[in-house]
Amino acid sequence: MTANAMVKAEGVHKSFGAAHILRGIDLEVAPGEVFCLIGPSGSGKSTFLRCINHLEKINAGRLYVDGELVGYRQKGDKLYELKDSEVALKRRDIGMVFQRFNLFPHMTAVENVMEAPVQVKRETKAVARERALKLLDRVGLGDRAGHYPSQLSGGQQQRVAIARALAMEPKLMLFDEPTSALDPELVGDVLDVMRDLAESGMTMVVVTHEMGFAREVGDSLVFMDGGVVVESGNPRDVLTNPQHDRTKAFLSKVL
Ligand SMILES: Nc1ncnc2c1ncn2[C@@H]1O[C@H](COP(=O)(O)OP(=O)(O)OP(=O)(O)O)[C@@H](O)[C@H]1O
Repeated sequence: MTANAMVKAEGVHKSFGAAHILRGIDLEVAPGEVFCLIGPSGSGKSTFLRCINHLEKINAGRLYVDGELVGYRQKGDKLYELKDSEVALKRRDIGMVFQRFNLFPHMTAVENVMEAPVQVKRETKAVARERALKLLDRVGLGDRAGHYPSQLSGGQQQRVAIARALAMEPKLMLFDEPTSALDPELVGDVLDVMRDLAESGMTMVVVTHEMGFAREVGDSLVFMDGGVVVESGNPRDVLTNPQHDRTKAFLSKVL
């Protein structure tokens, strides 16, 4: 393994009952990289993200985040499953942004962003609020801090969700189709925030249908189909000159 990989998957398998969804995923995400995952619906992209973030347990293979096995502690040759409290600690380092923003409806934007640092990290409200306001400013919502989710557009809510994930100061951000639930005119603002985050050096794994974003911002791109990595490489190369028939067939439908 590359010593400093932020995410490393070696032969990762995941099944739900008889449904074998991930069928041996091998990939590596370097620190500071924007790593895009594309592929048809049902190919296992979300499942893979959820495995990275401890929301699903893999059935076989090895998955590492920042050099540490996901879900297990290694002692000598033996592996011990992490306790829930240990998993919770690991998950603090990983921010996740979903297709649906799932903000707390009864809390304002700034309260949503402060919530985890206060509840999970036991920060004082004053410290958490100050950071939350800075983050809202960073995502272009400095003037919306006191608004409730119902008073914000979908794109604004998604930017609050990104600020909320950043409030825990993660070392890795996972994005699961963050713009696919948005009206087209709201997509650009969210992608701009993600571009800004990429430029700041954040390591990002992004499941996306936004091929323009993958091409312009992505450092690496993986095309997944049927639970395997079919093709990977520089996004510009894969998107303009795909080598595999399955990649070509997929891209002919989405580009
Ligand atoms: N908890 C679960 N139990 C059973 N099946 C599941 C579960 N989670 C996912 N699946 C199945 O795994 C397959 C892959 O789903 P996944 O959401 O990972 O695909 P995807 O590539 O992200 O697709 P999409 O682009 O539509 O989000 C689907 O057939 C889905 O029904």
